[in-house]
Parts: sequence; C-alpha cells; structure tokens
Amino acid sequence: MNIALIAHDKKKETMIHFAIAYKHILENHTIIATGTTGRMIQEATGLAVIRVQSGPLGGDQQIGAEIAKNNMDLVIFLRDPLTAQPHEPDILALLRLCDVYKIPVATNIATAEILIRAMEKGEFHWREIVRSCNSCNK
Ligand SMILES: O=C(CO)COP(=O)(O)O
Repeated sequence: MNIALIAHDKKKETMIHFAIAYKHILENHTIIATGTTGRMIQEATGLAVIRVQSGPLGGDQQIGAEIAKNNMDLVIFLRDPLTAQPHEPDILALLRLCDVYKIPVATNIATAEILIRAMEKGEFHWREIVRSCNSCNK
C-alpha cells in the first residue's frame, strides 16, 4: 500500500511519534511525504521515505496528483487548524481529491490511529481491488 504522511509544523512532533510507534506497520508499505515531514520521519525512524516538495512549494499538489492517479491508499495529513497556511488552496485541493477518489484520509491523530490499526488488521484489502479496477473509480 502507498501511504502519504504530511504534517504542518506544529503537528510534526506528533507525526514523528506516530511514525516511531507504528514503524512496524509503516515499514511494510511505501511511504510518500512532503519535504520537511519526510526528512524528519527518515531521521527519526530510518524508514525509507519518498519525498516530494515541501508543502508550500507544491508538495501537496504532487501528492494530490498521485491521488488523482489512484496511487495513494491512505493519507495521513496532520493539519494545524489554528494557523493560516500560505498554500491553503493546495491543502483543500488535496483533501478534495481524497473525497473524489474515496481515499481514507486522517486529518488528526485520533483518526490516524484508527486508520493505521485498521490497516494493520488487513482491513485495507479492498483498496487493492479498487486500484486494479479502473471502472470502480467512476
Ligand atoms: O505544508 C505542508 C502540508 O501542507 C507540509 O510540508 P512540509 O512537510 O514540507 O513541512
């Protein structure tokens, strides 16, 4: 499965703790992350991370493009709801695409915990079916 990990600055510490706690799950999947989040996860866990641009420089759009190609199976995007972001349109576009393509998306740590545990239990097998079936996306 392909998992996107993204965190705004005030949520990066939470994301690092999440990545450490669930390293045993994450290491069995392909991790794609925005620039700074990805670097910090790599440094803290040693996990292999595919890094795109930093969010404000287009990273959210790059991950959005993968969603539009139906290449993402889970998006964990720890947003900071209390700080204005210069690239707010990109953030909304990414989340909108998750809805368009029906991608499980967590925007806070509580939902992230539930989704990663569901993945651990093998409850994401339906995503393999959806990905192999183009007409399922219509
Ligand atoms: O801004 C972001 C998501 O909108 C995250 O980008 P960084 O991981 O590069 O900080």
